[in-house]
Amino acid sequence: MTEVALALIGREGRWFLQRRAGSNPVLPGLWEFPGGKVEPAETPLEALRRELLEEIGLELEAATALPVLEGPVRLHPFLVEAPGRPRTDLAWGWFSPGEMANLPVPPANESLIHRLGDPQAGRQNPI
Ligand SMILES: Nc1nc2c([nH]c(=O)n2[C@@H]2O[C@H](COP(=O)(O)OP(=O)(O)OP(=O)(O)O)[C@@H](O)[C@H]2O)c(=O)[nH]1
Repeated sequence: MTEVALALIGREGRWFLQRRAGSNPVLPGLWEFPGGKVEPAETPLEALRRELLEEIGLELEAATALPVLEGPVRLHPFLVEAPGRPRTDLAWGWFSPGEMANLPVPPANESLIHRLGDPQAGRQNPI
């Protein structure tokens, strides 16, 4: 089973998404949370730290694990604090859950986005 770590970075009720390249054979053009596959020697949290630096140049300061999502791949979402301006060559932005509902996203992200609309999201409690 492929394990994938995802960073949900929230600032003032909006969440960071980037758009996968149209040339990417996997999920081309979809808006996704930063993250990627967990390598065999890593924990999901270690993969998250590595992917955040690689993909958007941000240092992970704090992470709260959310419930794992089982699907074609196993997603490990984390609520993440990572200050600074993300740097990426991909299109990116900060979106409210309502705005995300109108973006093309990976099917597995739908339930995650739904939960981000909960007023508790972004606080210390797992959503
Ligand atoms: N990064 C990311 N991957 C997601 C999200 N939602 C989701 O289902 N996935 C799935 O998780 C997998 C992550 O793949 P990836 O291509 O981003 O991983 P990676 O950076 O390690 O890529 P690579 O090793 O293929 O270069 C894909 O199969 C993708 O379909 C999401 O929000 N962000």
